[in-house]
Amino acid sequence: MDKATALRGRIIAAHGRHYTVELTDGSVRKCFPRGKKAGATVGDQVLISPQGEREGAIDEVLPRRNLLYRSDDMRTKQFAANVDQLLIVVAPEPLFSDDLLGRALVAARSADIEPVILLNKVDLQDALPRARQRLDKLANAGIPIIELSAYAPDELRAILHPLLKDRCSLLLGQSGMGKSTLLNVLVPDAGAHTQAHSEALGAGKHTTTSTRLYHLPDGSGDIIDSPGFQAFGLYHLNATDIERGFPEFVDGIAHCRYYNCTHRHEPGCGVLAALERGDIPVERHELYKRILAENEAQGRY
Ligand SMILES: Nc1nc2c(ncn2[C@@H]2O[C@H](COP(=O)(O)OP(=O)(O)OP(=O)(O)O)[C@@H](O)[C@H]2O)c(=O)[nH]1
Ligand SMILES: [Zn+2]
Repeated sequence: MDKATALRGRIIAAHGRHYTVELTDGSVRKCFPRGKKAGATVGDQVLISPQGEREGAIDEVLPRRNLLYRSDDMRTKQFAANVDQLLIVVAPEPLFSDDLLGRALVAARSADIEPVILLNKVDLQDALPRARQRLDKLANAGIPIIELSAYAPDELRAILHPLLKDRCSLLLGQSGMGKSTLLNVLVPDAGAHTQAHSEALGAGKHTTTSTRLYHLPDGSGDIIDSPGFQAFGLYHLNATDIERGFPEFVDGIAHCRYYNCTHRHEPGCGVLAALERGDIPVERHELYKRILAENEAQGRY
């Protein structure tokens, strides 16, 4: 690489084999990773060698602050790098999956990214109590939950503005939660980008097909949108990472008799004692055991 001509930029979209890189002067280029080097992701800071007027080669991915990803079976899927917070969109109708939400929270904590849950569609009054009830246990574990409706755009912007300001937020959600609707309120021209891109790929009009970073209109923050998901494997995490995903276990863990307690059947386990007392919700402990068992079945440790 010729350092003299190398330009610095940030990856703002991933399209499979190539990336869109925004340079520090605000211009964008279509860039290809050099050689077989793969693994660059949206949010990455990169050095590129310009090629012609509009293209470039990615020479180097600069060290990341963090990286959020999931792993389903043997495949890993990177969501984004260098993010300040993870916004997980859930809804009462269709009712979000407890399991998927719990997994996203584990992934966030293991990557040192602060999660915030956005409960969308609060206008659906009848379905709302059940969703709130499902979220109670997470609120008790100290995870922030914000209620909103993408159908009340002014209110939505007012609620989210302080949260999004000067930060890079990654937006994640199971399909159907209203993530695209919400994004279109925050970034009014997002739909146009998404649609043009989807059509170019021959995909459905309203399907989010790739991960993309948008600047908020008033220049007060960035938001990364990623495709909706139906699965959230965490095969890349070890037992300690998984345990960290359950903040409500912390007090119990301090009382475990064995330093390498897995909190499933060990005598003198503080987590099981807390579970017994009702201080830890059964579903959360079940999820913990499920993730651990999946990883053990994969022979990860
Ligand atoms: N009642 C109500 N419906 C909403 C709200 N936000 C979105 N919806 C509806 O929920 C449905 C799903 O919204 P989308 O924005 O397409 O959902 P998504 O999460 O992006 O789903 P994928 O595109 O599959 O990833 C649509 O019919 C929206 O109109 C809301 O605040 N209230
Ligand atoms: Zn224990």
